Amino acid sequence: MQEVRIYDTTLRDGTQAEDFSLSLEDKIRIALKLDDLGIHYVEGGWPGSNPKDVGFFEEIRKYELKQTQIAAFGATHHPKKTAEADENLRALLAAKTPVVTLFGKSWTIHVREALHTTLNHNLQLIHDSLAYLRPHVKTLFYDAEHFFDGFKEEPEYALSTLAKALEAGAECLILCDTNGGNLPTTIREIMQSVRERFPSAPLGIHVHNDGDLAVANSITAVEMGAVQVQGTINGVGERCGNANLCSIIPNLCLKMNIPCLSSENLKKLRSISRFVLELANIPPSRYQPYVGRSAFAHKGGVHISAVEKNPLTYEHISPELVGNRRRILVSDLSGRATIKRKAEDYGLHLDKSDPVAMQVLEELKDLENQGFQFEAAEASFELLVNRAMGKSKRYFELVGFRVIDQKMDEHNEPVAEATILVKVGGHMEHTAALGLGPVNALDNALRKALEKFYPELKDMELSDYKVRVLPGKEGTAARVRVLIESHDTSDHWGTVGVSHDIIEASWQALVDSINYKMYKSEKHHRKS
Ligand SMILES: CC(=O)SCCNC(=O)CCNC(=O)[C@H](O)C(C)(C)COP(=O)(O)OP(=O)(O)OC[C@H]1O[C@@H](n2cnc3c(N)ncnc32)[C@H](O)[C@@H]1OP(=O)(O)O
Ligand SMILES: CC(=O)C(=O)O
Repeated sequence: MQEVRIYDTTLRDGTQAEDFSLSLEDKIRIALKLDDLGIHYVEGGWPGSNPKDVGFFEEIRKYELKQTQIAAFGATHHPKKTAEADENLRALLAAKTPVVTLFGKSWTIHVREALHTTLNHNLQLIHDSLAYLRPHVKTLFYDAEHFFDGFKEEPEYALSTLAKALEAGAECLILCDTNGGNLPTTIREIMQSVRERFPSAPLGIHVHNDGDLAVANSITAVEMGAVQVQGTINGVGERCGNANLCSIIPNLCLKMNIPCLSSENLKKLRSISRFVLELANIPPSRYQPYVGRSAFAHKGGVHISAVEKNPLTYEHISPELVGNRRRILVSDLSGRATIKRKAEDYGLHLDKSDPVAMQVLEELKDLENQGFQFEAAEASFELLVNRAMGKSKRYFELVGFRVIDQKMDEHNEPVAEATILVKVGGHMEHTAALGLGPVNALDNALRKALEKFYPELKDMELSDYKVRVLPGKEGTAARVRVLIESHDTSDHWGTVGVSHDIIEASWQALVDSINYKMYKSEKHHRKS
């Protein structure tokens, strides 16, 4: 079986992405996670570039890595210097890594216009730089920058750069689609020519995603015999990114039967994808294949009904294999199978043929038609199912509220104040509170009224509040949908409200949120 080694460049090429930067501490933490994941090589940075990368190589030496070898990255020596006098090459050696990866030019326009030198001199740069490093480095890789574009322009020249790299001791020739614009057919044809010229040289692949084909091109290269695949976690990288290892790795392991990671480690893929984004402060894309939140989320009623019978009907792999999970979404595209399944998730038994299932489905579709949306507001839906099954409890009743938003002059912010009258059991409770805006004032007043009866509300907070104007022609009289996300020490939940009146829509979502918290606490107490 073909052995493929994974080379991660999140810490180097990944950080060339716009808005993706990592501190030295972040880089160390990611390198340790990649080691834990079982990645074979981790490129830590370019030591000739900046002090952070130099610091990374100093720091990572203090750790005993289990599975990963750290690589330092750099260019062939400057055309106006010798290898011995080149600071970049010296910095590479000073990084003291087991692996050094050097990139050199393959494309004649790059040699002439970017390097400003002759084709022969470039061949010498490649040879001399690698030969200088060779005696001091355990493993030496050569990244042939722009190899595919260079080959298309002048095949013989591109091949001669590889010959120089091999002659100087490079152990793997990594063919790069640096501009990321080639098609899998081109990758296939050119790799075939390289293979014919260098039958026994180990080949690798490093591609960018400008044609949205980086994963396909990497897979094609493996089909053509590549034994090393370079890429980044979540595909971050220069311009449109690098080849996404979060897709390549499961494709290799699960579709091509090339076990580049153990199946135990494969289950960590989703969590490492999240971890890297979290450190870089980038929101995850829910639609990312394999690891995204929606990668195994089923919404269409037909899909859900079939997936309930056999997940293979609408899933290409089992989500647990990559540490993900199946999700069933409720919406106006649902059928009774969805209602049954959701009720089960909530610990309730509801047959598909039970008239209540039909009633919930009709209510759901009617509410969605009015503008409600339950995909991000499942707590509201759970309360709805409980109500329909006659299992809901009223924790309080509203007698009335009033919200005043008073702006005293042009220069000062308005002051919001809410008063509220609620009935809890036999007690009438009347409170008032100020807030940063009318919804906050209402929230404060309601909590003030309820907390003495339900102290557990103190550990609940609203974490997000979103208002969406629903399509229509009413201008400021349009209906709005309010989505509230709340959390306590153990959970997050979403609730929804819809009205022409933004305060009323917020009130509905707020009340659901508080009711859900109370209902959840009771459920918890019943269990324990
Ligand atoms: C395909 C890739 O992703 S390669 C990696 C790209 N990553 C980066 O560039 C990030 C790190 N880079 C840096 O920190 C800086 O660019 C440095 C420290 C490497 C160089 O900085 P400077 O010396 O100020 O040069 P500058 O960035 O302006 O230009 C790059 C120089 O490298 C030269 N160069 C580019 N590729 C090569 C190569 N393969 N071999 C030798 N020299 C090269 C260019 O010709 C240019 O030289 P010039 O200044 O004589 O024109
Ligand atoms: C080496 C590299 O990063 C590239 O060619 O894209």
